[in-house]
Amino acid sequence: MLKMVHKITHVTVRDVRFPTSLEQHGSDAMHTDPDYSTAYVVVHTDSGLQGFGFTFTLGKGTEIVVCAVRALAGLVVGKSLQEIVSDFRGFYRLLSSDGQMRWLGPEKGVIHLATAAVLNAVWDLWARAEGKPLWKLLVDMDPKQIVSCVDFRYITDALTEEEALDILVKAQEEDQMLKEGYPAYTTSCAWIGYSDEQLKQLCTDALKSGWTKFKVKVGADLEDDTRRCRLIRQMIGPDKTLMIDANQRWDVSEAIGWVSSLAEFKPLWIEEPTCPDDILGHAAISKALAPLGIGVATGEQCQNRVMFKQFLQASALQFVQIDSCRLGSVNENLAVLLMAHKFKVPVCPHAGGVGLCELVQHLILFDYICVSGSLSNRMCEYVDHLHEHFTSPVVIHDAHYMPPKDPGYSCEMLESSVKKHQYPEGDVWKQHKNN
Ligand SMILES: C[C@H](O)[C@@H](O)[C@@H](O)[C@H](O)C(=O)O
Ligand SMILES: [Mg+2]
Repeated sequence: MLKMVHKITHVTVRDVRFPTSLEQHGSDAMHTDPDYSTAYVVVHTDSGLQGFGFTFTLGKGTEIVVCAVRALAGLVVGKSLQEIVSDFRGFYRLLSSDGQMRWLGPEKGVIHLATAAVLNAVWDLWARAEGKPLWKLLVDMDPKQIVSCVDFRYITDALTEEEALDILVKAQEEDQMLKEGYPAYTTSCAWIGYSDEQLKQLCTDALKSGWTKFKVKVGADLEDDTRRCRLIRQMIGPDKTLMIDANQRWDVSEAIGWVSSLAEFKPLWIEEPTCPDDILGHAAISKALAPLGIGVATGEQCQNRVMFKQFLQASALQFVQIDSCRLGSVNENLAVLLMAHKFKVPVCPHAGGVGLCELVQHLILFDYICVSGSLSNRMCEYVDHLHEHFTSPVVIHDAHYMPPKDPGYSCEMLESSVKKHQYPEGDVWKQHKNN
């Protein structure tokens, strides 16, 4: 029970962009000039406690999400944290099912990204009010309360509340996580816009720092992909893990052909081979690539729990990539973690963006401690960009995420960074315009 009510007095949102495209950080076959950005939300309360949250976007798209957050803010102001968490499922529905705004989604696209930003801030507020990091708030929670945060509408044919309760065991392996952390892989050596020289240097450095699992961007040009995959496989040797990511570049048959040509490099998975909405297409690709020992991974642009349900029902993916900012915050991610467990598919969260590593580490720690209890075929993505702008940046030790200790959901950014990168008035953008 919360000691104070924490009534929400107002919500602020800012457009914060980092010019990552200048150096091709984050580039892939479809997003060739990504400026990693956030619609950055602060929920203010009468007690003075604040909750910080955001959703991840790219450059120009941010201003649209900012508008959507402003539209949702009216549903939040005046509510108290106590009221919200005593019926979090109801509050999730209030935001996702507003009679007028749901027309924009429902539960997908810009309005859902905005919902994620607002709810992430509310979860941050809750964890701060309890004085715990978010993963620990979840781990300590009664399973009944966890389940009461999830909206089961549209997924009861795959997972009922009773089944969810049965899955949730009480914290078992917390000590192991505190000691060793959660295993990670890196995407930062091989963005598509990086030169071979850069790739070699970054891979050498990563190997020295203890990384054993690497993701390479593919999909624009088969010759380039073959050369880059060969290079990285030679550098890491036969025993380390390689994954490839096409960011939705291909049609179904093209995907099967292209990935078959890269099979000699033994990728564990092909990520986002085709349109993220094409469940049956992913199923066909999964079936065709299974004999080659290559799985299909997807989720960073999977719209909601209903899509994940169908991907699981259709055996269309072998790795579930939850996203802390694409789905409706912790509430909807809990639904997906529980469904993935029921369907026995490992979860490997997506974190390629600004702040996604900070957030998703909480979810995967909870998954290990209270849901899956397994590390088999599981790892959390890591990218080596922009952590310096957060007040509680991730701690990586020997290629593992070390459990965060500070209260909250690790969403808070340094005020100086926000000011500097706010679009268009921040110094970084004024400078950029003058060049
Ligand atoms: C534009 C972004 O950097 C994406 O390329 C990135 O999220 C990527 O798909 C990933 O898996 O990390
Ligand atoms: Mg990806």
